[in-house]
Amino acid sequence: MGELIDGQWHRTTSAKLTADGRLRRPPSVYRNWISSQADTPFKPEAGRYHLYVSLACPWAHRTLIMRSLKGLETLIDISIVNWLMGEEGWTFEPGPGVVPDSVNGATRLHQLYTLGDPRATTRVTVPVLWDKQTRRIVSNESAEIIRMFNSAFDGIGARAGDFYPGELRTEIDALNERIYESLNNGVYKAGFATTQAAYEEAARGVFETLDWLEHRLEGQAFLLGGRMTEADIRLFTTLLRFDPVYHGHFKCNRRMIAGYPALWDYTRMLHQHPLIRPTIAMDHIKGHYYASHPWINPSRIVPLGPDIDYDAPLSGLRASAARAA
Ligand SMILES: N[C@@H](CCC(=O)N[C@@H](CS)C(=O)NCC(=O)O)C(=O)O
Repeated sequence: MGELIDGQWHRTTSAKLTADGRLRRPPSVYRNWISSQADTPFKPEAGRYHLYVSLACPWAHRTLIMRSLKGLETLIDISIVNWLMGEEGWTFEPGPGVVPDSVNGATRLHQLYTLGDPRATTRVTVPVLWDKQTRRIVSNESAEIIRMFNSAFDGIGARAGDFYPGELRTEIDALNERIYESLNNGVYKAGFATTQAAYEEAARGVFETLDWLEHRLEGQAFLLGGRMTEADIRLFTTLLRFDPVYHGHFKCNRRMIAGYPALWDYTRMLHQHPLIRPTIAMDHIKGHYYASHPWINPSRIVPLGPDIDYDAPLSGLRASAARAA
């Protein structure tokens, strides 16, 4: 692992990730927006933008799911990093599922950051949305990339569908905030904690939120009722990784998702969705976490289990929601 300081790559240790035993996640640095408004240099155009992702990363996975749901494959192409994040950070070392950087020929993701900004001082994260025209990063914040994908390309051939509808925005924002703090990022806070107190605080928050979500999903197919929204996409990428990775590697092991009837049914429904399933690569997910954090798993051994049947049939409620989707 490492970071860019004034355009130079510096290797860093895991100690840089925490302060006072607690995970610190620095805010994303590149925060431009694609829109057709007159005052933005980033207009929606077919073939202009390129998305760099890791199939392992839950934040990058959000952007891949939105790209698929909105049918943006022909408008925005992608590169996929190797699942191992080592001393050079994310790389395009050949490996199963790796798609090299056809746009800039980078072999390391940090080269892309300095190409757009030669004096960059930042962590080098996925996802990255790149503009081929101005040759710089539009955004490296997944929450904002999915909002752009949801609507910015609607006038130039995106598939219909609104996952952030006006009338639900306040509720979606509130759900996102709670789920981000205590669950999406909460599992990382538990896994990267270096004191017992920081770990317990984060792990308790994870399971409080899972209990609350279980209750919410008992009588409705999706978080907001009968339709899929952005909040579901953001929750799903964490639930998918929970039993195979966070339960063991991040010590979030009070319960498994498979032990919560509604959450488990909901996770399978989204996994089985024909536009979401092709975005899932469990070999990248397990390989990345267990091998890229040697201070948590020094042997880098990837466990075989747990055996999980994501194709098991859905409940009546979610079977009909899936048919309607
Ligand atoms: N806020 C960012 C976070 C992205 C992020 O932290 N990605 C991780 C992979 S899961 C990463 O690239 N980490 C590399 C690093 O921190 O050095 C987003 O949601 O887009």
